[in-house]
Amino acid sequence: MARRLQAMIGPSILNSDLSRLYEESQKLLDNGADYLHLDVMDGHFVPNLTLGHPVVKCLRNKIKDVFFETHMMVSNPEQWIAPMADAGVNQYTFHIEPVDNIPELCRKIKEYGMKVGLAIKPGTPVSEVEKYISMSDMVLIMTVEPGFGGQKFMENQMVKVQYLREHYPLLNIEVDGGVGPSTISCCANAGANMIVSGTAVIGAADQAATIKLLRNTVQEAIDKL
Ligand SMILES: O=C(CO)[C@@H](O)[C@H](O)COP(=O)(O)O
Ligand SMILES: [Fe+2]
Repeated sequence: MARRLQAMIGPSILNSDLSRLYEESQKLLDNGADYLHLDVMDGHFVPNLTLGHPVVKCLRNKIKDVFFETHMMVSNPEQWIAPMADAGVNQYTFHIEPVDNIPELCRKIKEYGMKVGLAIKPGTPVSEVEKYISMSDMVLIMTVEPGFGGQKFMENQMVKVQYLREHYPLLNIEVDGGVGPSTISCCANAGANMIVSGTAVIGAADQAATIKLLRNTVQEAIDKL
């Protein structure tokens, strides 16, 4: 059977009550999340700090069979490959902007048994990431400037998603930043299939209904491709 794109919702726990990281994560999973998107920031690549591999490892000890993606907003992504692999991360998504040798990094991430995600900031042209698609499992198009949750969705980034979907029909394309019920159609129609949503899901009165709405909107658009 031919491979088929799947709609997947990966909530970001960045804006949740981080003193209850496990409970908040488990709640998201119980409410239908397909994977967890863990935002790692180093206070250098972005002007904020979040969590690192020790916290990811503790979370993994409590949540065994769920796909963990770490979104590495760090200046030296090479440094954290081994610790994140050891922490039980499934996909290591890094920003290509500060990296000199992207193929080498992709190779190393795979060597450590993780999938490769390539992320670009809003100001980075899609052509910069296109060169490396064959070495990756997913491309992340940021729809806010990385660093903080709760920002406004940048609709002008959809041209990148459209371009990638048109040229790479089976590529996993993720969007991240300001995505929720009011912006999901835009992402879905452009061709994104992996959806990160932070504030909109965490703050939803009905988390399960919100996750379902996001997934159904994306799956319907994919089925029309
Ligand atoms: O990587 C980031 C921010 O840098 C994201 O994962 C956001 O934290 C998602 O949160 P919302 O924009 O959906 O609130
Ligand atoms: Fe993120």
